[in-house]
Amino acid sequence: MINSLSPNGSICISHAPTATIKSSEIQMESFVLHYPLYLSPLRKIPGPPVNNFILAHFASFLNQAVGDAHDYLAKKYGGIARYHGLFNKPHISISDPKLVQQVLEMVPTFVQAGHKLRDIWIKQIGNKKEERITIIAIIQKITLDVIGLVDSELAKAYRTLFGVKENESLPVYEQLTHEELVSQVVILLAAGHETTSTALSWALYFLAKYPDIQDCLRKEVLDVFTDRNHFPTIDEIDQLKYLECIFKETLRIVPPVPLLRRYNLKDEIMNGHVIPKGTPLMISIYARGDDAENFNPSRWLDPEIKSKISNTHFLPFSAGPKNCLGMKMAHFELKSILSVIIRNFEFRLVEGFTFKKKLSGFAKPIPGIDLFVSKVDY
Ligand code: HEM
Repeated sequence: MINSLSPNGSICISHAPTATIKSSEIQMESFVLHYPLYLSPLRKIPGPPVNNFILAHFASFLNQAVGDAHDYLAKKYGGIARYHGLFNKPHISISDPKLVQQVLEMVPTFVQAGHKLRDIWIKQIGNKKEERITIIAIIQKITLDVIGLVDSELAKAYRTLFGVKENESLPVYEQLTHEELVSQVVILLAAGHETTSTALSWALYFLAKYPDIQDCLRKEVLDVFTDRNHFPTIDEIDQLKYLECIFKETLRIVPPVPLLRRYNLKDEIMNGHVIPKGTPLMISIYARGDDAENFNPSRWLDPEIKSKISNTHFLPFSAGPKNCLGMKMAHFELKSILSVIIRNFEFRLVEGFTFKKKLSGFAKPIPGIDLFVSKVDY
């Protein structure tokens, strides 16, 4: 077994008679240690030479503070640099802002989903001028797909929170049962895709209902999306201020989760009334007020209105310690998909088509929303 180093850094094998070491074992160890330097595709990325196969760069600059070590790599080797950790394992240090975005951003996943939806509708429309499409069915599949695509991250987070080993290491009375673990996954799936598909469907409905607003949004998007295959970055999505207004206005008028429920853990006095412990306390977050039903995205640009908005006035993601965990994801998912879709299609109401808002659970349109969809040919 490999367990020590000779003074010159080469590998010594000890504590085992030479005769008992299989040559395949030596070959394997040699392969593991040499692969990163001579065969791995990462070997071409610039980085400092390795002089010690076991400690690798822990024998040199990795002994410094983390910030200093990575600063050294960035200055000497640029925005992407290779270094080696224990047992010669290659690591990549990333400091190029574009690459940082590529690693940390979920936006490409959402844009990809937008492109997928676009391709499906382009196929459906074919050579026709326009096509009547029931939009929510496919949008639901796309948002479920997104959960699947970001699943690796979610799954990691999930495993960290509820991982079987971690769960098993807890005292029995604190462990989650198998059913509880399964229900957490179901909550995550439902919370993560029913909400976004509902919001996206309502946004398209409002844009079809108000063609001027739709044109205005498309004009803003076209300034950034130079061609139909444009793959926007997070900064470009952030730049679209009218899109942000449409996102907020849709959630204001039709919050996908319209009712919040809490139970008081002890008797409370509210406005002079005694509320016994355990009473269901329901908070409706539907918009209220004179102008509440009007779809007017520009209101979000009014500085006076903006200054009055607080967590208790605009609650589509709730507030407090149990608020929505996926708020940021939903924000970029909706805006990415909507920008791709509005860049590529025009939407028009189907005269005489009616639907209802579901009264309980998620505020879905029932039986769905049919719209006329046509391609944007520029
Ligand atoms: C437009 C999209 C979305 C809206 C409007 C929304 C809204 C909400 C609301 C109102 C709550 C309830 C909080 C409370 O009871 O106080 C909630 C909880 C939650 N949301 Fe979202 N959400 C959205 C998207 C997402 C996404 C994309 C994910 C994750 C991928 C997600 C994950 C969760 C989770 C895990 C909870 C906590 C559930 C629980 O503790 O029971 N949500 N969301």
